[in-house]
Amino acid sequence: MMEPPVSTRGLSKTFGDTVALSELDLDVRSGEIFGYLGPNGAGKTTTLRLLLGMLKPLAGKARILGHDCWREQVAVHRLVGYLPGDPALYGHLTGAQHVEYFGALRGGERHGHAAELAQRLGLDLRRAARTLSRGNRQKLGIVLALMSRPELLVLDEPSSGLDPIMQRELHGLLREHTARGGAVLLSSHVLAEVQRVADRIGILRAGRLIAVERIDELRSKSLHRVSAWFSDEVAAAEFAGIPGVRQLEVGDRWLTCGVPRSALDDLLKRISRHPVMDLECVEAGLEETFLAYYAEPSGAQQVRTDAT
Ligand SMILES: Nc1ncnc2c1ncn2[C@@H]1O[C@H](COP(=O)(O)OP(=O)(O)OP(=O)(O)O)[C@@H](O)[C@H]1O
Repeated sequence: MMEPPVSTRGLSKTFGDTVALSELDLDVRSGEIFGYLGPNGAGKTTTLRLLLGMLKPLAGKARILGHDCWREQVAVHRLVGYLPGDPALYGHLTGAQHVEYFGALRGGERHGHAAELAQRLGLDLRRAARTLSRGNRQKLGIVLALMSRPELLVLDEPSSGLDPIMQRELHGLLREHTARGGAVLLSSHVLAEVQRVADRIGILRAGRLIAVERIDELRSKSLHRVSAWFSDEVAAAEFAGIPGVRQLEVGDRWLTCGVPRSALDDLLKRISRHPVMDLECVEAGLEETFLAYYAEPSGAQQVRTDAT
């Protein structure tokens, strides 16, 4: 089988006593957008910097498009479109001059696509970088990362500073990229945003990859939040032991819980043994579903490290 565009095994990094990344095994495949999620300080940027050869790993291996990220970092830089968290721009240069400069660094005629990208993102390439707003600086960073049509895009929080319309435009560009067979590794701390564009997500917490999941699988596990109010008293024991039911709370005349679709029928049958005064059933967002599965340490039993 061909090696995936991004492949790491046992990749680890420390800064003094801080373990920034611990034994990361990660594959990002051709044709997919992989959302790399984690709270602030989880180790996302450290991972991306290791992949770009900007940091030396303490242990383990990282390969991109067949090259060792640390030993062959020049080759890796030529092949990857990288958007750092805070794009390094030259204040006095215009967008067009950045395109020329970075295009030349990447080997000449590899930026024909830039004007079209700028137009789609609504960015004026004639303006000096120092006069650009935060969102427009981000757009210029995106143009520079995508303009050479690299096979792999590595994007650190690409939507930050973009309004919802521009986020959608960016997602469209990323979809076009994967439709051509390209791959995307995209870091973010916001699941709600990543779920709109990613095919798979990986969750990093305190330097450890605790879960990898296909978005559609996560959706199929999606919880419903059920609340019921009764006109007589109910007992908690009547609702205990339904597989998959979470956060069950039962009062004298009410109950509330999170329920996967598979357990809805069982729960509703038990509820209907009592006179029901009111019932509410709403599908929880992925964020809530996700937290229910992975937030507590006990969620570790559910963790899959290689969703297929
Ligand atoms: N150059 C450095 N020197 C010392 N510690 C560092 C350095 N870079 C990162 N760290 C530490 O490593 C850990 C992981 O940081 P990292 O920046 O990779 O997290 P992150 O997931 O990208 O967070 P954020 O979303 O805030 O950017 C943190 O505890 C951070 O303080």
